Amino acid sequence: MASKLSTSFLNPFFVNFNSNNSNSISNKHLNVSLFLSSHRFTPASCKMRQRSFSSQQKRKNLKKNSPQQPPVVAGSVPSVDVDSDIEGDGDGDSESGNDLTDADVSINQEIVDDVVNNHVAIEDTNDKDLETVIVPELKKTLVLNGEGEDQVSSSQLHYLMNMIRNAEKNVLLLNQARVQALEELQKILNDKESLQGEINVLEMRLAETDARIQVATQEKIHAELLEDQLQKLRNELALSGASKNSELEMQKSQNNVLNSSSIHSLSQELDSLRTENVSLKEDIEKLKTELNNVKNTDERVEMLEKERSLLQSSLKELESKFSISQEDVSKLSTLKVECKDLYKKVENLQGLLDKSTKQADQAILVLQQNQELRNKVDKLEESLDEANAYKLSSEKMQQHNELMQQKIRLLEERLQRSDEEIHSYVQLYQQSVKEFQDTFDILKEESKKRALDEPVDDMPWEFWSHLLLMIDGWLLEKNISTSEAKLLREMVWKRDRRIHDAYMAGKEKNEHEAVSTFLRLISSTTSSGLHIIHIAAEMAPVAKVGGLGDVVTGLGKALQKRGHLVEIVLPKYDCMQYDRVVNMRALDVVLESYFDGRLFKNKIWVGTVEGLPVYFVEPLHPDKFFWRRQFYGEHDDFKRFSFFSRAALELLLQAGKKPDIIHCHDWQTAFVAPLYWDLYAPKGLNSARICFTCHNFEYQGTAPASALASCGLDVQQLNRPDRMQDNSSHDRVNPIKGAVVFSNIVTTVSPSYAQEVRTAEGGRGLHSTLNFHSKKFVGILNGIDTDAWNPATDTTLEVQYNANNLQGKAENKLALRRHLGLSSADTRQPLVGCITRLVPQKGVHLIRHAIYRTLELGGQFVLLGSSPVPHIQSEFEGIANHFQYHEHIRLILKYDESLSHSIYAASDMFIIPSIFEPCGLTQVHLSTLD
Ligand SMILES: Nc1ncnc2c1ncn2[C@@H]1O[C@H](COP(=O)(O)OP(=O)(O)O)[C@@H](O)[C@H]1O
Repeated sequence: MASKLSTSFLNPFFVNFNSNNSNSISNKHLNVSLFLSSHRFTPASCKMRQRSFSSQQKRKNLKKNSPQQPPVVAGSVPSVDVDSDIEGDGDGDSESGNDLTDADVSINQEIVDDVVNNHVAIEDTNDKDLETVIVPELKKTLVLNGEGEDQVSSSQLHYLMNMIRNAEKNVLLLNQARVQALEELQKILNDKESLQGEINVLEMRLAETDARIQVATQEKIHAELLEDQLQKLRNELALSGASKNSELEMQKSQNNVLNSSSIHSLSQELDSLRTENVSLKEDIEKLKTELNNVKNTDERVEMLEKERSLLQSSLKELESKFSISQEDVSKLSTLKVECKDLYKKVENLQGLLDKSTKQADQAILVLQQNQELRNKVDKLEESLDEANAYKLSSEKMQQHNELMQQKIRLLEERLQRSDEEIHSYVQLYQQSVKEFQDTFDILKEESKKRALDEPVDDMPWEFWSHLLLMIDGWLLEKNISTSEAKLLREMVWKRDRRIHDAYMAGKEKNEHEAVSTFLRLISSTTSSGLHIIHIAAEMAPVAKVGGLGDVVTGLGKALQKRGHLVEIVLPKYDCMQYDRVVNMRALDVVLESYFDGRLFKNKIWVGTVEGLPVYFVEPLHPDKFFWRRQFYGEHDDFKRFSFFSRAALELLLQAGKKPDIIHCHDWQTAFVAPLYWDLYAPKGLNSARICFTCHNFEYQGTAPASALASCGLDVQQLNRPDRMQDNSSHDRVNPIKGAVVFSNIVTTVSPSYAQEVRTAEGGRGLHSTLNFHSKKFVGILNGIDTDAWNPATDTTLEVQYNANNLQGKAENKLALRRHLGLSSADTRQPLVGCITRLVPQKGVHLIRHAIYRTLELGGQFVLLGSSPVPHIQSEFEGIANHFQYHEHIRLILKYDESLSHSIYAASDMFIIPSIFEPCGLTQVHLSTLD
């Protein structure tokens, strides 16, 4: 039973809850052990208490209650601090078994009373009730733990604690029962002892009485013999009286004397015997009663003996239980140690449980959030599906609308422009008519005046001196500024007719009006426009590789139209389209510029391109930098363009130009920015602010840092992370980065591209630099030169056409087909066009695929493009050769500005499969054709 208990106690998950008896008894054992450990005593020295129950009755009660003793219920627990007992059981446990001493024994009567009272209270408790209260909860806990394996829940811990408490309380009760039993045993022994004494007295008295009875019996026999003798004597006496009367009388008298004396003595003796007999009889009666008493005593002794043997057996039983209890106590101590371990483990597990509960809570939260998100996603997907369906239709509508709107906008713009143009023509016409009229009037008046006055050249010096003094007076009186005075003086010196006429016109007016008239003369010579100089590697159409060329020309022309003085500085490439340069001539100057530690001569050419003044720099360097029959792709491009950048600035310095803006483009002229601030601003070319436009961050022109020294830049100063040092390779310099750092404003070719390049994926390593300089970085969408890209006015086309008359487009298509040797059999056969640089960015693999796919689908394909990448160029040359005489496919692998216009104008469809696109001028060109 005890071993069962210990197993159960060690592992709360294996408690045999179906056996109430074993559980109750085990708990009782535990209670006794615990009580002993708290209040040590020996049974022999217990102070016994007289109790109203008979020992037998108590034993019966004990027997009746013990097996079903329930665990102590809350409220019926004795006022023993169980927790403190548990905590303080260390040494006490070892002493609490068989080593109890007398000194330890004095039992606190109050405790005994409490125990007794509680014992009585506990007897009333219904075991079944307890089972229903405790067992189902524990069973529930067990089920939970069966799933959770070795995790202990807080409720299990709680039940474990309750079990321990119950066990300890039961031990206390068992202890109490044992004390009672010992008390009763002691009383029985005492009773037995006193009874034994009584028995001994009675036995002695019995022996005495026996002896007396023996004496009395002998005396009775003797008295009976005497009576017999007396009778005989009486009989003899009667016989001798009759016959021998005298003798006899004599004898009788003698005998009488004899007899009377003996009778007297006999009767005395008899009397005494009788009294003795009476007293003996009384004694015998007494003895009989005593004997009866003794018999009763014997029966009682017998009963006591029986009781004693019963008590002894129960004592043995109790002792065996006690020894079991002792074992239990020792086991309990080990159990306690194990229990402590268990507590620690339970605490750890509790900690883990708390953690895992928190994690589980979090996981549940996350799951809930996931679920919510899932639901949202589902809803979104649903609405997305709906939206997609809706979008498809609306997108088409939108695209159509957008196209329509674009067309409307373009038409409106064109309309506005043509209105403006017509208006300006009308104005010009009106103005010229008016001017003519005015001039005519003036001439008429002049002829009249001349008739009256002296001609200007004939005006006396006094007149001109008078004007000079008048101007100086206005200056001193602060009516005009120094510069205005200077300009007016110059006019006077030159005896300019206009100042003469102005004077004559205002002669009659007041001074204020006269000053205004004079100032109007010089206002036409002062301009509000800016002086902008582009230093670039491309300019359409003379030196164009891609969009950069278009922008330089288009932007230049647009700025020029707005009243700004725009000049372009270009390298003089041998492969330029010289026929597009108007009035090209070499200046009779030699411009020297620094490179590689010495000065190199440069020849400067001038000419106009698309109405813009252009300076062409021809370096007279032995490496013949721009005599390579191509614009880019040379091994020494870094050298070529760093040389050109410095030479261009030298030209501006030598020419004494004071530009407001120097605009440089892409990596090829990015050197201008650091060169300007480090070298040329200190030399006096300091009027300008630098604008740098990057048309494609794909091309950064990095080179070993030492290469920077050739153009005179300080490598040590510039090869720094905050200056020109390349962000990915620290021994290289990056011209684009240098321009971003050194320019006053940095632009790129569209707002969306400006956003893209500020990300790690799009910035090609420069995103951090651009983000650092974000305040001066802006994306401005490219425009195109609508004079050059307008099919209605484009003279390169076979036939001009516009959106209202697409017949011209068909004619251009026919002309192109003929020009390229393509079949014109089917006018409705779609012509797919593609004009591009053949570089990976433009999706060359998709272009290649499109050629074959177009053929498959029955279309015609025209490709105009060239590649700086040799293997791409040779691959497309292979395709071109393959389709050399094909009636539906033509590849023209060169740059041809004029042909590009024809292809844009003739194509029904266009393919632009760019992988990424900073702006995409091809797309913008196409927008003008719809
Ligand atoms: N082989 C070619 N011949 C004539 N023009 C070309 C040729 N290849 C490209 N172009 C022109 O170059 C410009 C390309 O500009 P864009 O589309 O912005 O691309 P990118 O500047 O990257 O080359 C367009 O005006 C296009 O018509």
